[in-house]
Amino acid sequence: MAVRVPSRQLFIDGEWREPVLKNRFPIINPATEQMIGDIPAATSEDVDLAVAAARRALSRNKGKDWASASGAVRAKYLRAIAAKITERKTELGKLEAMDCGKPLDEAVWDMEDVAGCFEYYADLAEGLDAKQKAPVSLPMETFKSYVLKEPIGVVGLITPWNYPLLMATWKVAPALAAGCAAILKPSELASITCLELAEVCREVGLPSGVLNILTGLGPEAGAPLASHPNVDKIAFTGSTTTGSKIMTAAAQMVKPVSLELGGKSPIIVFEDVDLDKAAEWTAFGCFWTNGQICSATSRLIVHENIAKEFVDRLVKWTKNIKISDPLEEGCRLGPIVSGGQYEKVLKFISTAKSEGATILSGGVRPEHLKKGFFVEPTIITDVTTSMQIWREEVFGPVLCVKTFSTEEEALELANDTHYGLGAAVISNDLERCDRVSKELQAGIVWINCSQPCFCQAPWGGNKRSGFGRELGEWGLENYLSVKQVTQYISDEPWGWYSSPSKL
Ligand SMILES: NC(=O)c1ccc[n+]([C@@H]2O[C@H](COP(=O)([O-])OP(=O)(O)OC[C@H]3O[C@@H](n4cnc5c(N)ncnc54)[C@H](O)[C@@H]3O)[C@@H](O)[C@H]2O)c1
Ligand SMILES: NCCCC=O
Ligand code: NA
Repeated sequence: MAVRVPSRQLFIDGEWREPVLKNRFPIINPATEQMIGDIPAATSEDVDLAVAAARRALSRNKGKDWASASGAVRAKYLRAIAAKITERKTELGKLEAMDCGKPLDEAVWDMEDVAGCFEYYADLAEGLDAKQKAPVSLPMETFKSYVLKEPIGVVGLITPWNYPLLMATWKVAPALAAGCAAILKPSELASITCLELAEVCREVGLPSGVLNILTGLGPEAGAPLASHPNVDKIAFTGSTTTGSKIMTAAAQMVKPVSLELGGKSPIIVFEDVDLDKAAEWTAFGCFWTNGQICSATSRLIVHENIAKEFVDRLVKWTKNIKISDPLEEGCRLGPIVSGGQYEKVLKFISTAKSEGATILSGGVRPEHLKKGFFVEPTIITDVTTSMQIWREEVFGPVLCVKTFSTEEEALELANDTHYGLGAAVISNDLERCDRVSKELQAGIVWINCSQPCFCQAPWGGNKRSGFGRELGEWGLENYLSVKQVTQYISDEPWGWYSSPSKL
């Protein structure tokens, strides 16, 4: 059953505030195409207010309330947020499913991951205290040196719509653990649960200004954040095109950025596999989250000796996927997030066809669903490496297939991309899996699976998939600045210049 979408304002300085220009825009449920509420539209005026609030939060009580409080103090808030998310996980899961179209079971799983991620960074915040003043060994006995890890400052966090609250959490949790103050700008296509995070922060009494949440459009709310002179760092997840704009804006102030961008990730299936196990992982790798995963393994590279049988089996698996309103029990594939994205996905499919590829399965709206932005899981064969469908990220439930005969050829096909986010290899020969993992040009490699993701392990890409790593201890380092403190400990004068007292 659907739930009511709360009506919220922007979250600035610990309170709900109407946007300065008072604009709002509608929220559309992609399964029904109905308006289910609206969200406030922030502009640069609101960004200025939020940045000022964040700066005040950092310096309040000379930083002792947040930035230079012990990690243990900050951890208490992170744990309280995790507990509230857990308490509300079913309701939040429903809101997420209604906003971005992901199946409810996935959305609730995301909420568990959100709570787990806040808990994890609470642990790391506590651990940070013990890591302060780590000594650096020097080659001169007359000096000693240590390292302080300090929050970078005010950070701007700009996130996409495919995992609305989870992608925000991957940034908010480590930023707060590090002692930063943040401004989160979620995607205009799915912001509901991020506004609920604001309510959770209010309820747990997070000090005002530590986390500010501004919903709004990219150019109107995201761009002024990226170029703001008082924002010390931008962490961005989204498309490669927007990532490049953000990097350009940040470069003007030599502002550090971390970028988690798009992908066109391969999955290599060798001939020694259990066909059904491999087919299920291949389907999951590309059709989970309605195919809207940055790391979706959307290029299947399968050994020619099993290709026909494997693809037939895969088609059978996809025909068994329940496509429905995300809130219906057992749903495993919901709609594309918006009308605009839906049109883009269909255009990719029609271009593939016009370039000579075969739409083997899917490629259309399921017959039983008359409303909503639904596309059947789509498998495309007869693909060449110059086709758009092989080269560009679709961000929808579309898999393209090529065959190979040797390991070298498989790797060449896998690495034939400007992207470098994920990659998967499926084989019973674990030595081969290790060898192939080393050769794959990607930040994440899955062996005998595709997509499982743990907040303890690093996440991020190479090439045009971006740089920097989120999650794990790497995620915390994103928000820390390293300061060396070096002390002269000899009683002797330095003795470089002739002392005037000896004249
Ligand atoms: N690597 C990862 O971990 C990861 C995870 C999820 C999604 N993605 C990528 O995200 C993309 C899909 O998400 P999307 O459509 O929301 O991406 P997008 O780039 O359109 O938008 C992402 C965010 O950037 C904002 N934005 C847009 N223009 C901006 C500008 N000029 N300045 C500042 N902010 C701006 C948007 O409002 C949104 O909040 C896909 O390419 C996908 O691969 C990557
Ligand atoms: N499982 C989380 C994947 C995030 C990228 O889209
Ligand atoms: Na939406």
